[in-house]
Amino acid sequence: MLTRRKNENGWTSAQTLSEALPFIQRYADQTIVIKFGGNAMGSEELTRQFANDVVLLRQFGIRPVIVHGGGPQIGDMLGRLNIKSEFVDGLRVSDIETVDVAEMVLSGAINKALVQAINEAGGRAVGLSGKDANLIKARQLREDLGFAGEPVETDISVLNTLSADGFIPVVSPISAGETGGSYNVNADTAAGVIAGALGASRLMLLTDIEGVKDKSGNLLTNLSVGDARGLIKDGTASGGMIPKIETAINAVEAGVRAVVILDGRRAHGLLVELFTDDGAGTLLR
Ligand SMILES: Nc1ncnc2c1ncn2[C@@H]1O[C@H](COP(=O)(O)OP(=O)(O)O)[C@@H](O)[C@H]1O
Ligand SMILES: CC(=O)N[C@@H](CCC(=O)OP(=O)(O)O)C(=O)O
Repeated sequence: MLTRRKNENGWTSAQTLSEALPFIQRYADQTIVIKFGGNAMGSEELTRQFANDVVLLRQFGIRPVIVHGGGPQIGDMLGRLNIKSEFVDGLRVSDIETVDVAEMVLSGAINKALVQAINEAGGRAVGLSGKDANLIKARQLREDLGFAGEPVETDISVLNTLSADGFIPVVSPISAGETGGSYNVNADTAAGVIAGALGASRLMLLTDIEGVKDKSGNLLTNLSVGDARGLIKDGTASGGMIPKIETAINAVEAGVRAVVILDGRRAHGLLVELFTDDGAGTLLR
């Protein structure tokens, strides 16, 4: 038999919901691009909670577009195949074998797992990669990085079509070369160009740290574009944080209203950031 609990939790939840109304109204019909990093998708439970939150956004009339990474998962597969891998300035040096493995892992297993998780949560997710409908064309970024690509052209019409019909696009960053082949585009970079082209109101970069930290390890809650450039220049931001901050700067300059770098390992960070007065992570605008 169903029992009805009598305690204060229900009332607190109802108050939280009620206080969310102005935020829900603010974001209705807006596009929000969410980058789900390979580290953030560390466990099945986290992925399940992420999928639930995304479906909730869609239910509120927001248009979420998901771009996923999978760096650690590519690393695992390369290890199993005895292929050595290294990063320069946060980007994977990608020879032909590496880009093949990256495509298999990102556009295959990870993309479909995320699509399935969102659909199991009640959404209608559609998986695609930068190659589908010419979403992203890429070229070589630097000779020493091989097939690590930089986006040169985007066509976001497929995303608009899917979002308008209530679907949730889930994008792998692997992109088509201008003259054929595949390029391994960093997932932050892909999310940034997509957010810029869509004129998204928010770009949320979910990662494995609370946000951007200063030299002493304190969380920086607000950054201007100028501050962000300074962090790269003086070495405060290193490794994977470099493409993340560069992405954030480019997105703001392309017209995205704000970029948030937040912890994907903590459940419901997206909801805290969007629907409460308490921001999560670092806001850059
Ligand atoms: N100033 C900084 N603030 C926060 N993290 C930083 C900073 N500089 C470097 N990092 C590193 O960047 C990492 C996030 O980048 P990355 O590992 O590529 O994440 P993801 O896989 O989510 O894209 C953090 O875990 C941290 O080790
Ligand atoms: C060129 C480059 O570095 N590509 C990345 C693509 C995946 C990615 O960005 O995943 P995360 O967001 O989980 O780090 C890579 O090969 O790891």
